[in-house]
Amino acid sequence: MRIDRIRMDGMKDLAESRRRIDEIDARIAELYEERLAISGDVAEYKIANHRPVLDKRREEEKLTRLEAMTDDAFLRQGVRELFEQIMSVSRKKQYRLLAEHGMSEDLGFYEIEDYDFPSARVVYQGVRGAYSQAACKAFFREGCASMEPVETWRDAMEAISNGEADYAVLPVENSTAGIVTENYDLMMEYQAVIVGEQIIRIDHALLGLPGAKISDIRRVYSHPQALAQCEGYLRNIHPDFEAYSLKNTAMAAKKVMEDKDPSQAAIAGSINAQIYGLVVLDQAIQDIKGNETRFIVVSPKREYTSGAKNVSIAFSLPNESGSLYRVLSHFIFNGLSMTRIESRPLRGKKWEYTFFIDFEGNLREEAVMNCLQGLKEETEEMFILGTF
Ligand SMILES: C=C(O[C@@H]1C=C(C(=O)O)C=C[C@H]1O)C(=O)O
Repeated sequence: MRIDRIRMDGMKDLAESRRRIDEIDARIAELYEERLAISGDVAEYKIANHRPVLDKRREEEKLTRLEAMTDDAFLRQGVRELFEQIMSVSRKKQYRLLAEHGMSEDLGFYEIEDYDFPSARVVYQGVRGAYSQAACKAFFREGCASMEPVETWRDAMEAISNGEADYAVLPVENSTAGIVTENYDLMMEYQAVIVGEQIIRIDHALLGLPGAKISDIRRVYSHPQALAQCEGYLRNIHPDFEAYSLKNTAMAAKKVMEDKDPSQAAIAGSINAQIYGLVVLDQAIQDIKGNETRFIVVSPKREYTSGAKNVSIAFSLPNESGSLYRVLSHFIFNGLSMTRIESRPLRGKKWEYTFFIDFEGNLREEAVMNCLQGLKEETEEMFILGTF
């Protein structure tokens, strides 16, 4: 006997049940259309009276009232979820109407034809030969007015905010080690604007004095992070090397050049060989190949160009169930594709977070503006970190 033919007493016919569901859905759709149109009337009122779209109290009262219509716990939860969605779409319609009336909130960004990179003064953290300098060179490959090292990431931010420099280049993420948390925090503190990003392949090389051979080497110098990334190489291939930590990789190269001792080597980017007159004794010696770091180029000016393809934002949310889910609905509803999401603790607020999201788009696009409008109203604070 075929299972789908089983029909017990009292069981309703599938086709009949579905026909009734279709009927109900048609009624819901009709009522929904009517409801959305009235939501449009509410938007007109809000536009005329400069009222915000979101009215949390009204929404909560409505949900409570609707829940009270049934004693069944499952139904109550279902009604809440259904009406949360209905009201969320109703708000999204209102944001669109606001935008159509030119009432969108000013995001404080202005479009420019192009950046003036040739006359830009650029700063990076470290010393010459640092990976940050390689990132600068790759990003400003058409040239810039100056490219100077500063001691710390904070110094780089200070330089652009006090006008000593136009752009700072900072690492934000390594493909092996993850995000550089400090620079996310500095971005928020200084309210800097991302104008571009540059991914640099991080290949560590073993550098020695000209004429030195690998068999001469006894001591290696580098930054602890680089030594850690080459730990397997040092342990398995050169267990006889003694490793010493220095403040950065380029400094290690400088030391090897200055000491003129052929038994010393540095672990650093191969670019340091040219800078410090050394030779590459071994290439790409880090344990994980394809190691890359992403840098951002930041400016104090709230500018973007028409060619921008990414928007980077940060916002904080109340510590409530579903708050992130509700915010993300704006990306889905407006058909925007998110490329990154990170979170960092909100300073001074235990277990509350700032979220960092990158998505594809440009501030000129309607979908982007509608999404940002919703986020601006429905998050505690929202910052556009750049569009590049
Ligand atoms: C429609 C309104 O705007 C928003 C949407 C609501 C809804 O769809 O019921 C309720 C409150 C507001 O957040 C309104 O203010 O009444």
